[in-house]
Amino acid sequence: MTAAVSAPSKQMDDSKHGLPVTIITGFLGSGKTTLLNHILTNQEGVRTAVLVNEFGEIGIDNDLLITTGDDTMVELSNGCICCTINNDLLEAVYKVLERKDKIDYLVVETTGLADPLPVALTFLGTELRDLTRLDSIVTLVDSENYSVDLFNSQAAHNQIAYGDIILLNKSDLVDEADLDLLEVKVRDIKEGARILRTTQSQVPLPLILSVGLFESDQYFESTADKEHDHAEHSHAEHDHADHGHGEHDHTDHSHAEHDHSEHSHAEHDHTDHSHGEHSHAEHDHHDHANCDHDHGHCEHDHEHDHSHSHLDVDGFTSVSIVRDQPLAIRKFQYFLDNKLPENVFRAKGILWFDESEKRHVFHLSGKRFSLEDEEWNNRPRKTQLVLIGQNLDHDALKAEIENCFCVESKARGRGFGS
Ligand SMILES: Nc1nc2c(ncn2[C@@H]2O[C@H](COP(=O)(O)OP(=O)(O)OP(=O)(O)O)[C@@H](O)[C@H]2O)c(=O)[nH]1
Repeated sequence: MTAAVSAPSKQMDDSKHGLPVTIITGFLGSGKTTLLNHILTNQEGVRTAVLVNEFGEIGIDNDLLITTGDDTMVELSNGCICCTINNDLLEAVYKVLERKDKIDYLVVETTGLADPLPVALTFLGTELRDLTRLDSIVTLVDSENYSVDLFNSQAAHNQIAYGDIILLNKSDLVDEADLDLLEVKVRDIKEGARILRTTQSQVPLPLILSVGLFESDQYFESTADKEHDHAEHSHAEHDHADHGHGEHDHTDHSHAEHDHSEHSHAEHDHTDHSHGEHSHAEHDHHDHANCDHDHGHCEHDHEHDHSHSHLDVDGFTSVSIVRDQPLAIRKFQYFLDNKLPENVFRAKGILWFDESEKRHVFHLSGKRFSLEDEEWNNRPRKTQLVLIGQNLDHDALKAEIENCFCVESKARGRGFGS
């Protein structure tokens, strides 16, 4: 089976020539960047370009991605990917296509709040159609933090509904029975998807890349249905609800098998600190002003929205802090344990602690946070932190974090005559 399942053979020929594209989607903190790193580390002999779109004003993923050679990654401007769809994404893809050193594969990571459909339509509904071949949409699911409540977000729903391959990631954090239940829920939304269980997004690459699972005609017709014919309407020729993804023969492409080496993540389960359960029940996703997810493209011109800092997608906004100053470790710990509002769903940062020589990569998803040590390796020391959640009190949150900064101890005592 190829991407052009029920399309004429000319398309099948075309599909062999276009740059293959995989879209990685999934809710906040589900493991998309981890998957990208896995791909970049293990894609032997395949030159992969990566486009990342981030929610939040500062680009942290940029620093968290393993770079394999210069210029591997073109970062999109931050913000809602719906808005960049007809401008930045298209432009970024062209930049990749125009490169002299030939790129073999393109991977696009959407923000955790993005609906993958408009991204897919960029490849299908523009002149990119002849230059690229959408191979598959891979959806990451955070098996621990997944909750039906997340589906108050249309984007979160569509991430699963449009996923060709769905990875139930973080399977190390839940037991088998919960994974079985989760799989049933996911299948309810997306019948026929290839569902795999992963830890640290470790999946054999041949299962997710160059698989030809994406069926483009399904999208054109479902979008056309919505835009031109809102009445109940069934296509005589294609039954799109029930397209069966058959098994694929992966013997003919050359992706390296993944590395099974153990990860040494310093994970901490902070279920006992003061975060309550997160509830997404309150917000009304039809009410958000930015994107019309139902139509698969941006209805508005958001030029202005990009510039103000509280971009709102499905009620989620972000607070970002960048400072050339260290945090006092105890104060930050106190903040995490006692002051972090429970409506912060996701945070990530590169942290400089006054007490430490290391560069600390900080992640929070749901109630769990982790802090990993790395070397600074000549990179300038600074503290970067993004927090994402619903109904955030931006000023209060900023003030709490500002409180955690201190004067660098090396700098202390340098003033006034010392
Ligand atoms: N325990 C556990 N942690 C994981 C797993 N996969 C990823 N993580 C951790 O989860 C956190 C979030 O992972 P990311 O890959 O940054 O998630 P993301 O989807 O890119 O996040 P956003 O960019 O915010 O949407 C990081 O601390 C990862 O190390 C897993 O399978 N098990």
